[in-house]
Amino acid sequence: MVNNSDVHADWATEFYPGLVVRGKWHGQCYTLVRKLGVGVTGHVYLAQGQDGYVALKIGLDARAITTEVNVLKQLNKVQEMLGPCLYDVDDYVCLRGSAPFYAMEYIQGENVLDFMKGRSGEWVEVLLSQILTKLAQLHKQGLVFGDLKPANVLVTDKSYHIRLLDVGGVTEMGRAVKEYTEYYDRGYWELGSRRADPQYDLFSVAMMMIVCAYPARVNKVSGKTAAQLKKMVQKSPLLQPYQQMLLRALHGKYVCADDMRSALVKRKKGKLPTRKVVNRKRQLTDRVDLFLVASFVILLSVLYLLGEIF
Ligand SMILES: Nc1ncnc2c1ncn2[C@@H]1O[C@H](COP(=O)(O)OP(=O)(O)OP(=O)(O)O)[C@@H](O)[C@H]1O
Repeated sequence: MVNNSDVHADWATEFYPGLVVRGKWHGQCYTLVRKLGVGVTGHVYLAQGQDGYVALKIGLDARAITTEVNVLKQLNKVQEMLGPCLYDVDDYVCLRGSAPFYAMEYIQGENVLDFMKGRSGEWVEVLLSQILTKLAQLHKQGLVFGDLKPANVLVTDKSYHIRLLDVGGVTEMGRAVKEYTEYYDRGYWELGSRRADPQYDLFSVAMMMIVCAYPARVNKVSGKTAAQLKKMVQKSPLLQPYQQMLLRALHGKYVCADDMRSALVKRKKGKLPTRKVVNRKRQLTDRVDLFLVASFVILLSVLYLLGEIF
C-alpha cells in the first residue's frame, strides 16, 4: 500500500494519459485516457479496457477501496442499477509501491444540477421519481446512501436514467452516516441527526432540488433554518408545484422513499381532471356536436326548399 505523505503528494503524477495500468493479480490491462475526478479515497480515470471504456478508481488506502468495492458488490445484487457495475478489483504495482484499484462501468452523463440548467419544472418530477425508486431499493437492503448531492447523481446521456456514483457514504441503517457533504446534510441544517435512516436521504433529495432552483450557495441562518428553507421552496417557481412534498421531506415526515414517491404520483393524479369534470366536458361536447348536426340538417332542408321553389 502507498502510505507515505510525500508519495501522497506526488502520487497523481504516477498516472497520466496513455499509461497502461496492469493488474498484479488478474493481469487485466487498462490504458488511462483522462482523469474524471478526484474523491476522498482516490482518483478516478476514464480508461480503455479490453472490452471498452471503464472508470478506474485508483486509491491510496486499500481499506477504503475494499470498503467501496464491498458496497458496489452489494449494490450490484439489486435489480435496479443503483451504482456502476463492478468489473475488476486489483493492485497496480508502480515505482512507489502497490496501489489498489477497481474498474467499474463508465457512466456517461451529466450531474443532475448541470442537467437541470435551462430545463423546465416537468423534469423535476421525472428525476425525483427515479431517484426515489432507487433509494427505495437501497433502503430495502438496510442501507442509506448518505452522501447524496448533485455531483453523485448522474443523468445518463442517451436514456435520461439516473445513476448514483460514489458509494463511499453508503451506511448501514442505524449507524452514523459515514460520509456526507455539509450543504446536503440534515445535521448541518439543524433539522435532525446524522443517524442513517431513510429520512436522512430524503432530506438530501429535497436539498438537491432546492440547489437546482438556487445553484448559488446561501448562508445558513442558525436557529431559523426551517423558515429559511421553507421560504426558498415557496418562492421558487421551479419548486412551487412540489412545495408540500419537499417541505415534508425536509422535516422527515415520510416513512420511506416509496411513501414520498406515492405523494409524487398522487400529486400528478391531482393535476388530472376528475371524472366529474371529464363527464361535464363530455356532455358539453355532445351538446355542441348535436347543435352542429341540427344546424347542418336545417341548412340542407332550407337549400332543398329553395331549390323546389325556384
Ligand atoms: N463510474 C463512473 N463513471 C463516470 N464518472 C465517474 C464514475 N465514478 C466516478 N466518476 C467521476 O469521478 C469523480 C470522483 O468520483 P469519486 O466517487 O471518487 O468521488 P466524489 O464523489 O467526487 O468525491 P468524494 O469522494 O469526495 O465525495 C466523480 O465526481 C465523477 O465525476
